[in-house]
Amino acid sequence: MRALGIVLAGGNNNKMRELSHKRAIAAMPIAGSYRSIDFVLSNMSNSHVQKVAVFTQYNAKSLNEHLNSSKWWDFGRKQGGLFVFTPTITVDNSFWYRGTADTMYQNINYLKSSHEPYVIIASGDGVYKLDYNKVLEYHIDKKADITVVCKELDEEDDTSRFGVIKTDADNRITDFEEKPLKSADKKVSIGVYVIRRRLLIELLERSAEEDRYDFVKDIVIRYKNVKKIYTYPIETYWSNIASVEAYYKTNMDFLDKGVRDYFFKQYPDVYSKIDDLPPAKYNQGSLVRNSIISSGCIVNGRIENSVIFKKVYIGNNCTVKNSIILNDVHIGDNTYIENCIVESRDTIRSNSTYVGDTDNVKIVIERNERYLM
Ligand SMILES: Nc1ncnc2c1ncn2[C@@H]1O[C@H](COP(=O)(O)OP(=O)(O)O[C@H]2O[C@H](CO)[C@@H](O)[C@H](O)[C@H]2O)[C@@H](O)[C@H]1O
Repeated sequence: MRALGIVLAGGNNNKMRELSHKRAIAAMPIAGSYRSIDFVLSNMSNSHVQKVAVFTQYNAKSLNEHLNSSKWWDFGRKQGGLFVFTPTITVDNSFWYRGTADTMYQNINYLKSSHEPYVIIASGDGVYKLDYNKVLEYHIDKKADITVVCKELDEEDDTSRFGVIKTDADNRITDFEEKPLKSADKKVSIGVYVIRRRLLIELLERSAEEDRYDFVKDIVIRYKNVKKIYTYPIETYWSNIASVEAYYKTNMDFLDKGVRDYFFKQYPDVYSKIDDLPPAKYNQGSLVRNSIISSGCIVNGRIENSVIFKKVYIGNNCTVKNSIILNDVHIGDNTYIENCIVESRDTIRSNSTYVGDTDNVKIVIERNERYLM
């Protein structure tokens, strides 16, 4: 195989608020039965990248559980596989990962002992489909040193969470500003890079010698006028889920037929870890409109424009509207929930009301003891 995959999945940020207390962002549940990291791993698998390293750090317990077998994404080949690296303190190194470049530098032996000529670096918090082979072919055609995949956002979209890029007519990067507070330019990096393995090793070693730890600031931006850094533009669906608003919107996007069909009807498929769960059950009196209801759910009340994850119980005379209910939640009778994200494994007492705003979604975290249904 021509390329090795690296998935950066160890980051944390305060834009996820309490949702990141329980899990890494890459392990955030998406569209009823997926985790965010499933999208990048499916892209790797569908692009025939057979050897993939996932670098985890922050709050990795549920992410590691999710990555318990390479078979879910079909990486279990003799010549490849899924490798999960968490930071380790050794005699030579007493630090956690200090940034994305440092993460790769601390695992440089893995890069050095691999044979693939190219590396595809991607993050675990993007929801998109992409054939990385096409990016690799483009990278080779352009004789690029680094290729950055980018997308033109809409006029009204906020770019402050992203790297904003300017290019010349040939798509070569002329300017790259990381997370500007305001920008008139809308071309942003989606955080996917292609680079020759030997060049990556050289740049990581040089950065480490200079105590520089961030791949974007200390490599892509620092070398933008010295190395040939190109963009590969995409026009298809892409969303980075790493803020509460983006997470909510991404899940709601899956209620749209076009988005749903794009991910789940059109080739290639998106893969995930399979749970053995019974089908959802709708009891007498339940009413469901435009919603995703996952396996193992039992519905008694009304659900509208919502995404309900696995093993959720919705009591009698409840209303759940424009909301996301994460897995294993028990909602007691006569409860009203609108514009909310209910944290997993929660128990909502009967007769409760939770209402958020469309542009300020409420995160519901109760720690009530589970009472008998
Ligand atoms: N110590 C660590 N160990 C392992 N993994 C770690 C890590 N620190 C961060 N990561 C992971 O690496 C990826 C990049 O994280 P960063 O925090 O560096 O940038 P961010 O995702 O905000 O923006 C980036 O992605 C957006 C697109 O989403 C671009 O626009 C922007 O230019 C780019 O910097 C994320 O998936 C994160 O989880």
